[in-house]
Amino acid sequence: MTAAALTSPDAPARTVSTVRADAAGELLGLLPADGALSWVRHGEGLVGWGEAARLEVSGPTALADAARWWAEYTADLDVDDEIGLPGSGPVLFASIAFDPTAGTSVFVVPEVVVGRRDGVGWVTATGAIDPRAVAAVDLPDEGPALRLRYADGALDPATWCAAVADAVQRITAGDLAKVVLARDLLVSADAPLDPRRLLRRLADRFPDCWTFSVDGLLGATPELLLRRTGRELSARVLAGTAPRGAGAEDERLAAGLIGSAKDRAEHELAVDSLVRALEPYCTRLTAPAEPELLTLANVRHLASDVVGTQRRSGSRGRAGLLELVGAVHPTAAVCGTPTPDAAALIAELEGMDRGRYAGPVGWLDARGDGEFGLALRCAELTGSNGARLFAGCGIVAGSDPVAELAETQSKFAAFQAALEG
Ligand SMILES: C=C(O[C@H]1C=CC=C(C(=O)O)[C@@H]1O)C(=O)O
Repeated sequence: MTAAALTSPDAPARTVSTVRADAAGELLGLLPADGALSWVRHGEGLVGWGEAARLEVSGPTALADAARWWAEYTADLDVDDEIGLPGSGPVLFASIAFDPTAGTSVFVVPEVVVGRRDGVGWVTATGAIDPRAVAAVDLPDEGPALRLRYADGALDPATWCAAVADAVQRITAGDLAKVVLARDLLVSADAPLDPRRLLRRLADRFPDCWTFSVDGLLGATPELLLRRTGRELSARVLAGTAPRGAGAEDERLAAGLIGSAKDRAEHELAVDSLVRALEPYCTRLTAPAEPELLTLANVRHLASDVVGTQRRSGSRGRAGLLELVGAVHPTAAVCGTPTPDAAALIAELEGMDRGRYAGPVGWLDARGDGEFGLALRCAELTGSNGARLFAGCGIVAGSDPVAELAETQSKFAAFQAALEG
């Protein structure tokens, strides 16, 4: 493992207890101000805090190293789990770099995890912490709205549009079929940003998205890269976006999206990339013939839910969730087609380091069950008062740079609304 740093307490707590706790309260309302970990949708999922262990890793074997580290860590634990559901017992939160070979991926084992699934609630605590003593935390009063100052990130809008135009030319010339180009937006506030408030606002506004937080990367993603429950695998692939409008205009935009040959081509490439990567691991894998519309507060997407069953035997049958995530990432929803050409064009044109934006984010447990989304509609907190927001768009032959810029603005609006309250 290159550039790896493993930290864990001098005497790691080796006892992990999960107890039933249906009345623990709203998951995001339990989080402390520091070290908030979350993966919540429709009020269910997992939140965590504290660090029983942590791994930061990068390099060509980053995900394999992390999988080995987690297997060794959990093999040593004394677990008492009265729930036995995906997400109960020991849990690892993860935020993986867009390019795990070059960027740093972060893995955190929380000291406390509170979970809810199909109405069943639980608390998992490590070491001497009493799982029955976990209680909701009162958020301090809101105070006045933050004053926010925005600044261009790596590229100003005109330069980014020129990069999109360049990408369209390369696609038209036949160099590649699709590339996803992203941009960043910097924000500084006149007072500290409270991640708990941001997470609650994101969850309120985007209940159909997964509200995530790992090591200062926060967002509400509509895209599920991969879920594993036993041998059952599922994913929600998104690509192809239209803005929302008012009244009849909104319906016109929805009809335009579902009927758009350009967006459907962009979507098909994303679905194909996932299916091609996952197929060798599956005995059965199905993707819908037609995408559906996913309607969010700020945008609408073309969406396809893909489901499969992992093989029972052979090396691919034994593959753990991190191996599967490594096999499917990056799909053409965040990189492009063919993948190596798109990745090279991103490096050439974007002019920024994506860090963990557009990388897999989520959790896994000691059984190998877990959920990973793509870290989209998100921001990385920078210091106490700042954040770096990210948004990207799939570029294909028919893409118009100005429309793509507007799409990034609609996507930034998800996090901006959480900042603005
Ligand atoms: C790369 C992003 O979105 C991807 C996911 C959904 C729709 C997309 C699109 O229509 O371009 C992108 O492929 C982003 O939000 O930063």
